[in-house]
Amino acid sequence: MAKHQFQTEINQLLQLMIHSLYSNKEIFLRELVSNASDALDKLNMLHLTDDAYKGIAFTPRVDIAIDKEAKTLTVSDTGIGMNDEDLVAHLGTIAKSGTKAFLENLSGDAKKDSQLIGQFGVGFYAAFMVADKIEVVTKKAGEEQAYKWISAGDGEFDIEPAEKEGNGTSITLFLKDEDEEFLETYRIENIIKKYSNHIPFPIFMDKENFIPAERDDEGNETKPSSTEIKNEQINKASALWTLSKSDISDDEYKEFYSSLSHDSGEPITWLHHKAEGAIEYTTLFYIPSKAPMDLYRVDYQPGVKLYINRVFITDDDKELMPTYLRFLRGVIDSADLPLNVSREILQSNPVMNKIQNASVKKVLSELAKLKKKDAEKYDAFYSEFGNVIKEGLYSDFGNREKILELLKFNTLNSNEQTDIESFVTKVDETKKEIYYISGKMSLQMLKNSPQLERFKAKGIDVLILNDEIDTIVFPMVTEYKEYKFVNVSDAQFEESEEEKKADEETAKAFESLVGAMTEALGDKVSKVEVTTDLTDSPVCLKIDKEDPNYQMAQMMKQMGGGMGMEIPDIKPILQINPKHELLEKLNGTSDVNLVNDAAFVLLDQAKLFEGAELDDTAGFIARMNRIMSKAL
Ligand SMILES: Nc1ncnc2c1ncn2[C@@H]1O[C@H](COP(=O)(O)OP(=O)(O)OP(=O)(O)O)[C@@H](O)[C@H]1O
Repeated sequence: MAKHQFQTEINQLLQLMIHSLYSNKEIFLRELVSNASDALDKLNMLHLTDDAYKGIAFTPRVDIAIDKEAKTLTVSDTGIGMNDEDLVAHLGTIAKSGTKAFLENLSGDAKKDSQLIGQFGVGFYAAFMVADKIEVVTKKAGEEQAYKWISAGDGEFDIEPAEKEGNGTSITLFLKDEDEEFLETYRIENIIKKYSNHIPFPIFMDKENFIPAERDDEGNETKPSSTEIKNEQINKASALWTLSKSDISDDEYKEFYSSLSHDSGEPITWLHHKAEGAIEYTTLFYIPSKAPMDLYRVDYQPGVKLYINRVFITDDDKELMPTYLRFLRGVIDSADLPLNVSREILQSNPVMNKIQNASVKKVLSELAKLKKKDAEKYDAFYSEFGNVIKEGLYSDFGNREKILELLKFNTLNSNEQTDIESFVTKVDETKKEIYYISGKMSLQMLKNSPQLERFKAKGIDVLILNDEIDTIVFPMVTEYKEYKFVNVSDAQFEESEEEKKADEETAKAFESLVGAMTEALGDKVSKVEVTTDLTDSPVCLKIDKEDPNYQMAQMMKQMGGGMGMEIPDIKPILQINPKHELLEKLNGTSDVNLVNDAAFVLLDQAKLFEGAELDDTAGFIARMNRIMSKAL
């Protein structure tokens, strides 16, 4: 017998289970049956596609056996099975990033953690909620030796050689005294019907049928009542997505979702679509109500399973759906793909590409419908996944317009969010420009940016994009229909001849102040210039897009961060507002030291407005204090 230690994370998970954080213990059975179904799926595929498995009989079934005396519940399958190495790898360590992310998120607060765990599938280990010992006897398809895995969930497990007829896995739970309810057939049957009715394989169980007493005409008992034990199939075993929509109740859709996603919450909505015509396929997609733990991890677990004519092919292919739709859970099934597809072939397979493209369009159009029809549900979806959808703006050029239409925008002139379709109804039809400002800071702070003052003065509305992802994707969005996206700092408004003349005169009047400030600031700025764009603020910063350093930095960012080279420092232009009292006064002073101090303080305040940090806080304070003492 070989003793093994569980990986630390598993011990953590087990502790959580055993202390019964789960309010919903019965889901352990869903997890075991779903593993059995996965094991049958895997063997089914190999059986059909790999010559080495052709000789193995495939009689897919799951059996549940109850032994009331021994207080055991056994779930067996005729699936792929495991050898000793698999047992150590799969029932001793956690490979899935989602599980790790889940464990990292635990707070130690039992109540919060139990809510977290409710959103999350914990797989096989859930069985330790109801069992104080588990025995797994398993034989891998195509191998001779069977193995037994035993653990009391106390940090270690044993593996020893065992005897077993046929391939597959048999998992026996030695139930805790307080969990004897799971020895009742009706209870088990109900749980199976609730969560596993639509796994595509039959589940059998011995059922006790009550046979009433037989009586003669006078009512005398001729044969006493009895119970008959019959082994019966207790689930429908019809892959849910193959049924027609009208035959599926909402509850059945939700239950299938929970068996597919292991999420104990309900989906926000689902889209079930059967395409008929040149290519036939069925898709059933769910939108979860909570983002999966690993949504923002590179090694996230994709949630869409591919079936070819009901034969499971993969649940681990990130290319099945674009990454910006990675929150979807569901199934794609088509009879028009070759069964023995390899992953590489799959990606370049024209049928698969058509299914993918059509599925993406379908999901986007269903989301658009939801947005129009059910604002509450759409808001729930958007607050969880809105930022993920935005990733599609740079990764899915073909659907950019549709993705833009799904987004909700804050705008300068309103406290309510709007969408792009209504926003463009208000833009100047002669210019057809959509102005936006982006920056990772609070909404209010961005709305207060000096860059927006000329828009405020003219009453022009602007999209306020204050999420981090906005600053990455929107510079790449150039248009929506016939409208152009224009960053506020690049917006240009026509001036009349008189206005131009007046501007020139003002610039002249400020020439010497501009010269003095430029000299004071030295290489902190690329230049100081007079602007007529500001109304309330004395100064603001502008980036010169023609600056070679700026262009270099953009190029390096696009190439993925500069590859070890230092990204060049971009010096901003400091714009000053000649109509502001402060600048007017500064223009009239002959106090060189004051101009010097004011130049730095003004530059720093412009930086603060941009949400940037000051390079020299002590210097800033010293200068402020000098200016204040002069004023007192
Ligand atoms: N009945 C079984 N037959 C064959 N392998 C199994 C069986 N049950 C579990 N396994 C193996 O053990 C692994 C771990 O199972 P576990 O339920 O913990 O996680 P999972 O099934 O990968 O994830 P999840 O349950 O969240 O989908 C499985 O991925 C599978 O490789």
